[in-house]
Formats: sequence, structure tokens, C-alpha cells
Amino acid sequence: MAKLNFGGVEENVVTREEFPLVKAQKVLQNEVVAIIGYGVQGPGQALNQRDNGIHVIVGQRRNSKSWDKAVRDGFVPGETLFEIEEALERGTIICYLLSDAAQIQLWPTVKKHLTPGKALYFSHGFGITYNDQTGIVPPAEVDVFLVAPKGSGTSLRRMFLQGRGLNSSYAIFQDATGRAFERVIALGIAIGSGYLFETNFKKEVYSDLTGERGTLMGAIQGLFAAQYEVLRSKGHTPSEAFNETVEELTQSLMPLVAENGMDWMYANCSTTAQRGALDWWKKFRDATLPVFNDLYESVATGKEAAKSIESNSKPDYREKLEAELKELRESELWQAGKTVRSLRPENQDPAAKSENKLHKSTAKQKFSSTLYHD
Ligand SMILES: NC(=O)C1=CN([C@@H]2O[C@H](COP(=O)(O)OP(=O)(O)OC[C@H]3O[C@@H](n4cnc5c(N)ncnc54)[C@H](O)[C@@H]3O)[C@@H](O)[C@H]2O)C=CC1
Ligand SMILES: CC(=O)[C@](C)(O)C(=O)O
Ligand SMILES: [Mg+2]
Ligand SMILES: [Mg+2]
Repeated sequence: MAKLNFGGVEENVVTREEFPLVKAQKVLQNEVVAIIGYGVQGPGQALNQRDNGIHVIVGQRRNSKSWDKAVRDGFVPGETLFEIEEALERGTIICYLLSDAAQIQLWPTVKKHLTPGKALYFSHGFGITYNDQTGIVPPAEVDVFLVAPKGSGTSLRRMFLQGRGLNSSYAIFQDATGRAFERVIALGIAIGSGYLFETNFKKEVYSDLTGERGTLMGAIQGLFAAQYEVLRSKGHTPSEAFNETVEELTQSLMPLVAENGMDWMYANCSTTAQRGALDWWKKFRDATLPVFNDLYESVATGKEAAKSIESNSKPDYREKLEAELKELRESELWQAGKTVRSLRPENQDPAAKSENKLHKSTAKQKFSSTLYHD
């Protein structure tokens, strides 16, 4: 395991160089990896492992959309696709990839099949950390660990197909066989992680719930909505307000931040933007800091978990969710976004598309020649 320096702090990480795929294949050669649930993470993890030569089977309810999707993805009923219970029986490593609320309902069934020596794998610390609410307490004779890809299952698959790799965290909760470390790392590599960083179940779930409620989804939507509202109330058009709030961020600035960091982006915008952004970022930090503290508190006390279990377990959960998503979808901001996206040249006719490709490659050349260290 390598120790790497992250901004002055040393952490354990496992890279593909030190734990290559051949090693993962060797560790997993006698295992049957059962992916239980074929929603968002299930397909990404199952397909990447299958392409990486791991013996993967899928367990999913028959007569469900996810079952049909697994068939479309090449899993064969009776060979590599089974009803959940049969997959639980056949698997030596159980990847529990149902939604966190559904994991509670199915737990008694899963537990029955956790015979000594098997492993129980999660992609989230939720079920174990909040076990006073979930009732998920594994038997002592099985390994329990997690690999949590830091992104959507969709990105996990896409990046794998592009030869890239989404990074993941890993944690061991219980090492019954003495092989938990090699098993969890082998799985992390086999699902296509770029590298793996160490955590524990509690830290994984606290940071994940904070992140998705915070800057990754909740806070950013809140910031977008507030700025858009101010611009609109001051007489700016929807297209202007949307472009200055979302489009420029996702299309121009965030890709630069992804490549080179916010520090580089600040150093490479206009001096006017620099002055203003340097003056204002701390005000935004100070205004939101108390909200982030409230959020973390709500996560750490189990309130967020309780809320999500409660709402996601209701029979009318899907209808209620749809109504809330509809509000977002039909808001002027995201309706304006739809039009803006449709106007992107790559979303228009094929001629425009190929012209855009050309632009992209010249832009890339130009961009790399303006890098600082050049
Ligand atoms: N969605 C994502 O990209 C990410 C998810 N995770 C974690 O991965 C795990 C799986 O999450 P998702 O893929 O989002 O799950 P999901 O919400 O897509 O559900 C997965 C599957 O559960 C099945 N299911 C739902 N209720 C069921 C029930 N009562 N009985 C049997 N099957 C049922 C559905 O058919 C579906 O195929 C969770 O622990 C989640 O926190 C971690 C990182 C990202
Ligand atoms: C994609 C991801 O990792 C999230 C946002 O935490 C989730 O879907 O739970
Ligand atoms: Mg996450
Ligand atoms: Mg999450």
C-alpha cells in the first residue's frame, strides 16, 4: 500500500500499479461474485467485472425493469442471472447493491445465506453504520467490507469504457477469513476503480451524505436557484441568467477546474473576474458554513438516515418523488437549460457535430500550450 501526500497529509492508497488486474483476477479466481440489485451501481460494477474476467452473476427480481436490463446487457437467465435468493445461495461474495432502504427489507433473506467464509460487500457505509435503524448486523464468520465508487454507476461504466477509472474508497468492517484486505482490493480493482483510498464505514457514509446534500447536489442547486432568481428579478432574460449561472460553469470553467484546479482557473481568468472572485468567495464560505455544520450534525446524529429510510420505504414513494422531481424539471431555470443544451452545436445536425470535433481538438492544443509550467 502506498502512502501519498495529499496537501501535506499522508494517506494510504492502493493504485493499479501495485495491485494490477492480473493480481485481482488471481485473488478472485475461485469466487462467485453475486451482484444483488441491478439499478445504477449494479450494472456498472457487474459489467466492468465481467469485462475484467471475473465470474459475476446477477441477482434481481424477475419481472422487473432491472431484470430486463440485465438480459439486454448479456446476462443469461439460469446461467448468470438469477432470482435474488438463488444468487445469494450461489455467490461467495455478496455485493449488496439494492437501494439503501430496500437493503433493510431484504436483510433477513441475505443473512440466511451468509455462511462462514463468504463476504458481504457494500458500496456505502449506510446499512452498517446506522444499524440501529437498519437492523443490518452481519454474522461474525463473514468478511464485511465496502468499495464506494465516488460517482454514479453510470460514470463508473463510462469511464471504464474510455480506459479511465473512477476513484473509490474502501473499508473493512470485519475480517473473518484473514483475506478481507486482498478480497476488497481485488474487487475494487475489478469494478474499474482508478485507485482506492482508505476509509471506514462511518466516515464513508458521513462524508457521502454530506457531499451529496452539499456541494455535489443540494448546495449547488441552491446556489444556482438563488443566483438565477436574483438575475431574473433584475430583468435579465432566462438565457442570460442560465448561461451566467450554469452553462458557463459546466461547459467552460468546471472542465478547467477538473484538469488543473480552482487555483489555476482563478489564475487564468480576467483580472476583473479574479478581483471579484477573490473578494467574494470568503463571503459565500462564511454564509454557508453554518448550513454545512447543521448538515453534518444531521448526518452524524442519524437524522438524515432516518428521513431517507422513512420516505424511501413508503408505498407511494415513487409518486411523491416524481412530484418533487417534476417541480425541479418544470422550473424555469431547468426549462431554460433544456433550450440552452439543445443549442449546443454538438446537439444539432451532424455537420455541426463534426465541425465541433475539429474545434475541440484545436481548443485542446491551445489549452495545453497555455499551461503554467510550459
Ligand atoms: N446510484 C449510485 O450511483 C451510487 C450508489 N451507491 C450505493 O450503492 C448501493 C446501490 O444503489 P443504487 O444502485 O443507486 O440502487 P437503486 O436505487 O438503483 O436500486 C438497485 C436495485 O434494487 C432493486 N430493488 C429496489 N427495491 C427492492 C426490493 N424491495 N426488493 C428487491 N429489490 C429491490 C431495484 O430493482 C434495483 O435494481 C446503495 O448502497 C447506494 O448508496 C454508491 C455510490 C453511487
Ligand atoms: C453518485 C453518488 O456517489 C451519490 C451522489 O453519493 C449517490 O448517488 O448516492
Ligand atoms: Mg457518493
Ligand atoms: Mg450517496
